[in-house]
This record gives sequence, structure tokens and C-alpha cells, in this order.
Amino acid sequence: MGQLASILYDAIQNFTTPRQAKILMLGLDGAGKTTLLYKLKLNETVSTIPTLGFNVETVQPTKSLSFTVWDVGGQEVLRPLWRHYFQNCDGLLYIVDSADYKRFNEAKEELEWILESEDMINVPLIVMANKQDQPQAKSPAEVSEKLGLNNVKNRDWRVQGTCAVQGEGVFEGITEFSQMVKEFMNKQR
Ligand SMILES: Nc1nc2c(ncn2[C@@H]2O[C@H](COP(=O)(O)OP(=O)(O)OP(=O)(O)O)[C@@H](O)[C@H]2O)c(=O)[nH]1
Ligand SMILES: [Mg+2]
Repeated sequence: MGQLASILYDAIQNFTTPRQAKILMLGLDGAGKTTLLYKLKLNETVSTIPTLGFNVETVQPTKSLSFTVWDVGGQEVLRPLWRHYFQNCDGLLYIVDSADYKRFNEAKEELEWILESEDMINVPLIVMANKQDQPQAKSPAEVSEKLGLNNVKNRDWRVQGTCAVQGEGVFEGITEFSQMVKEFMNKQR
């Protein structure tokens, strides 16, 4: 009887309490990570300054899943610190400034070493091809090509065009991403 009660309790908990996922938000400095985080959290456009440490916020993309999103500063001197956030990560949000095509290669190289890390094996990836409002912005397909995403193996990935300032694409991307994260977490059990 005790065991049945416990099973029922777990079932009710699963139904009522959203599961927690740890989401890491990375990308070069100025890509729009902090802007995107607060668009997600508050549906507001905040004015940002370069992040020197990290911001962490909880957002709930769907009823059954809650994201703890870690937005870590992207300046070159801060990037060696990224790996300290890799452990137990359930999803990677990688933000790219689609208009800053001179830094696509740098964005690609940084993404490559993140994905090679043992802690990040199989972790689903969404690339936000941000700043789509900029006239010189490359399309999500072009950003995907420049980042070599077609060579990404052994993980679920997708690319989403966004404008973090206006919010275009942000919620669509996060909804898709939450599905990817859910599937990953189900496999981990
Ligand atoms: N036009 C445009 N500007 C954006 C967009 N997203 C962010 N920005 C601007 O880009 C600048 C940098 O944005 P942040 O969110 O601070 O960038 P970050 O990735 O957090 O940068 P670090 O904290 O240094 O790693 C700010 O002036 C934002 O207003 C966008 O979609 N379109
Ligand atoms: Mg920031």
C-alpha cells in the first residue's frame, strides 16, 4: 500500500511540478544573449551592458518543463570560464549575431570546442541566428552553413532566426527547443 501511495504521489508530482532543465546560453560578446534572456523572462527589451559574470533566470517554456537559463559573458577573456558551466547541462542555446559575418569563423570555432567537451555529449543545440532585423544580417540558413552545423553529429540541433529586441522568432525557437530538451531528458533517465 505504501508503495502504491508512493507511485501515485510521484505521478501527481510529475503532473503538477514542471521538470527542471539546466540550459546554457553561450555565444560571442555582443551576440544578444542577455537581451534574449530578458525577452524570454519578462517579454521586455532591457538595455544591457556587457556581462562580466553570468545572469541566471528561470523561465517556463511549457507547462511541464522549467528552464534554468545560464547566460554567461562572451568576451574573449571570459570564454575559458564557459566550461565551468557545462556539467549537467540539458540544452545549449548558442546565440550568433547574424550581421557580424566577420566573426562567423570565431563563432564557429568557439562552438566547436564546446560541442567537443565530454560534458556536452548529445546535449541538444539550438542556434539563434539573432539580429535578423539588421539589413546586412545573413539568413538562418547562411548562418547554419557558416557555422558548419551540417557536420554536427550525435545530437539534435536546429537553427532559428531571431530578433531579440523585438522578440521575433524567440518564443517559436524556445518552444521547439523545449521539445528537444524534453526528448533528451527522457533518454537520460
Ligand atoms: N538590432 C538588434 N540589436 C540587438 C539584438 N539583440 C541584441 N541586440 C543589441 O546588441 C547589443 C549586445 O546585446 P547583449 O544582449 O548585451 O549581448 P551579450 O551577448 O549578452 O553580450 P556579452 O554579455 O558581452 O556576452 C545590445 O546593444 C543589444 O541591444 C537584435 O536582435 N537586433
Ligand atoms: Mg550579456
